[in-house]
Amino acid sequence: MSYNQEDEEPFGYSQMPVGSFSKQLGYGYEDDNDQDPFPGAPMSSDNKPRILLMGLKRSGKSSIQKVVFTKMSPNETLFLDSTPKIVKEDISNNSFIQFQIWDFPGQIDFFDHTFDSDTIFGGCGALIFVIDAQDDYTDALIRLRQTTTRAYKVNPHIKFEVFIHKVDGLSDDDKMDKQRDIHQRANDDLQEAGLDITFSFYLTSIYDHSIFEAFSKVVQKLIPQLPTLEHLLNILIQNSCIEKAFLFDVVSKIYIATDCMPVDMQSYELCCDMIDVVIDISCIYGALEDEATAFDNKSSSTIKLNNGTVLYLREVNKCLALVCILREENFDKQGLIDYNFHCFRTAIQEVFELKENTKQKPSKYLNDTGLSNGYMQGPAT
Ligand SMILES: Nc1nc2c(ncn2[C@@H]2O[C@H](COP(=O)(O)OP(=O)(O)OP(=O)(O)O)[C@@H](O)[C@H]2O)c(=O)[nH]1
Repeated sequence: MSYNQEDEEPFGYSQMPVGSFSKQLGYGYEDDNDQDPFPGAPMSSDNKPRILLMGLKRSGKSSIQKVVFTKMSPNETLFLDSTPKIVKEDISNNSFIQFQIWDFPGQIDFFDHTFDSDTIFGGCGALIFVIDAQDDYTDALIRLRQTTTRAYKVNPHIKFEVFIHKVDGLSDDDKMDKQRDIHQRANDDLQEAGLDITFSFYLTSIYDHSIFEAFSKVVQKLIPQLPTLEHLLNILIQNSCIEKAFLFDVVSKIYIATDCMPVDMQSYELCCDMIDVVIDISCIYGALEDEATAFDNKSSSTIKLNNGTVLYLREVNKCLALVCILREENFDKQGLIDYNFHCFRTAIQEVFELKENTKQKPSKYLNDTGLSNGYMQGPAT
């Protein structure tokens, strides 16, 4: 591991080397005919799933994009200028998660002749509509209806996601009331417009991890391999006495998959914080002069909490980390966990190689559905 002392962002988007990962796992640009980062997901013209951020002016669209993908601190967003035109951000050069985000100006006019619905909605995987929950949202709901009607006509496969945003200023009761009200009114509007759409609603704020969690769920829907990844995580936790496991994209701290146990916000926050700690410590103490990453195949960490819980992090590849939460007494069997982790890691690699190898025989880790066939070891009884 190393950290170039001249770099201001040791692990930021600008320096993160990911090219080798894509090639190794067949997840990116092997050759000109293979530019499909999420095989099967809806693609834009340049073959990357596109996520649109829409909503009224000052609802928080640019802040969300900056906080999640450029590590801007939430307080700095107070000084963001209004977005005058569509800003297209390419996430693909920086992380395992490869897509484009289009941040729209709040005052966009659908009836303007320059607004090309076919191009904008045609290659779109997900449309995130941001509603400012601290403001009157009547106009926002009207705009949501206009937007979805227009988008659905062009592309009925878009996933419609509604972020009820800026909930940091609201009490728990208020949050629930607003969510219920927005949910009800948005769905009534859909029925009235005769649209066969299902909205997913999220309560979000840039001042806590809720925005990362919501974005994780949006991104997961664009990963066709998700059921396989979840199945592998389930096998891993069942055979290793692990309580919860997340597969993280290390740069964005978006989790691309987790097991079937419910996600509680506190566990997710703990795992995010662990990634920060590992990267920070690596940057300070793991530096070698001729390398440029703070996260490599030796990256691993164990943190014991004073409530009898252990957090265990292992590198899966250049962009992904597995972070597990387990009881301290179950960590006695670390050899078993490490063995199972090794099987899991191999299976993950094979999931992403599968596209390349569809004509080849399935290997010992994967059966013909692409799922691990139980080579992981369970604890001795
Ligand atoms: N309290 C709170 N304020 C937020 C949150 N997210 C964004 N803001 C604030 O909302 C204001 C507007 O944010 P922007 O990101 O510029 O909004 P926008 O939707 O991109 O605005 P336009 O570009 O004009 O469409 C800023 O002052 C942000 O600091 C949040 O989660 N909570």
